[in-house]
Amino acid sequence: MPTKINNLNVESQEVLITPSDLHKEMPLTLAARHTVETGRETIRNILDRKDHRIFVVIGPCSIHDVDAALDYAKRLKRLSEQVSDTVYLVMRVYFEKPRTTVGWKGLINDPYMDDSFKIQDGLHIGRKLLLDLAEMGIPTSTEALDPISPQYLQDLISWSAIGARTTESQTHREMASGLSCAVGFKNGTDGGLDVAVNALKSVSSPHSFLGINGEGQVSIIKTKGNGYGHVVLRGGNGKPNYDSVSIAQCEATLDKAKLAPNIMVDCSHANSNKDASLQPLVAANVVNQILEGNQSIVGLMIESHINFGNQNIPSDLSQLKYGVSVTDACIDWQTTEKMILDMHDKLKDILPNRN
Ligand SMILES: O=C[C@H](O)[C@H](O)COP(=O)(O)O
Ligand SMILES: C=C(OP(=O)(O)O)C(=O)O
Repeated sequence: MPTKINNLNVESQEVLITPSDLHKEMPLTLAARHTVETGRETIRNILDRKDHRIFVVIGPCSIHDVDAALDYAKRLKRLSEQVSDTVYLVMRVYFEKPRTTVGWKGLINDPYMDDSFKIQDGLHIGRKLLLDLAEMGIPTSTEALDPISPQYLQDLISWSAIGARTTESQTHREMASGLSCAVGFKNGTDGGLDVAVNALKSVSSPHSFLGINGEGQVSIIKTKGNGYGHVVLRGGNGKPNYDSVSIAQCEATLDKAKLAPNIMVDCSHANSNKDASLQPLVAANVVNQILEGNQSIVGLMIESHINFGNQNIPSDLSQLKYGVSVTDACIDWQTTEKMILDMHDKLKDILPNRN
């Protein structure tokens, strides 16, 4: 009897609903389609300088509680209306978390946060939330981490990130080259910009790679290349990179590589030394750079939730604190509102005359 040669480390396999069946169960409504089309177009126009505003990707580090996400979204919608002439708000709806080692990998992977890994439920819950948000008129963003999940969810997304841990990955560059929205590439976790610049060169090119189609069949995916890649500065190696010198260095690097001078600053992660309460200071610094004539900063990212901080996932989930992140710490709603209103007040006169 020959010994087993395959799947030695695989415990089980389970066939999932196909992307097209999930779409049939939860189709894109007209109102949702309008939100996504408007969201994507607005961001493209900001990157092309046809729209004078800046866009701000803002919201929880990760979504674990759909009710809290909807509560946050209602607040964001009201705030959005107050600042929409200057700042275009895009909600962070992050379902897939890249972990430095191990940990909860997000709502799609483990929606009940109990290691039951009900991915089929995660896809349903995630799509339903994205649909509800799109119907409310809220443009959404996510981290495109898993190369299969875009088939299920990306029709509802207006902006995507490729994270610091995957910017150098060919798989993620290939995937991003086929995404229908603009994509921000983070600098590496060590603060290095080269990986993001190389990613931008790669993502704008056509690629052919293995993927799945709507019917779930393994397919050769041929992409045309995505012309709307840009860099996201998030700091690294214990050092921030949002200061005017780092921004000037980034501009020079983009110029040398003949890439569009489009920079987003992530106010969180290493740019705030992982201290969420420092995010308003980072944002204020970036806003001042724009006031002083910077032309390349087109967007910001902010990790914000209803309540401040973060919490470990308790074994008894009834102990979870409402509206508090279970991944990175976030600023609370009051601080969020003040930060965005301040940004609006400072930028409202200058942005229309920026370029
Ligand atoms: O933004 C989220 C986190 O910084 C990222 O997922 C890494 O988290 P970890 O270092 O806690 O695993
Ligand atoms: C994981 C994230 O960021 P980074 O890739 O910069 O660590 C994030 O924005 O959720």
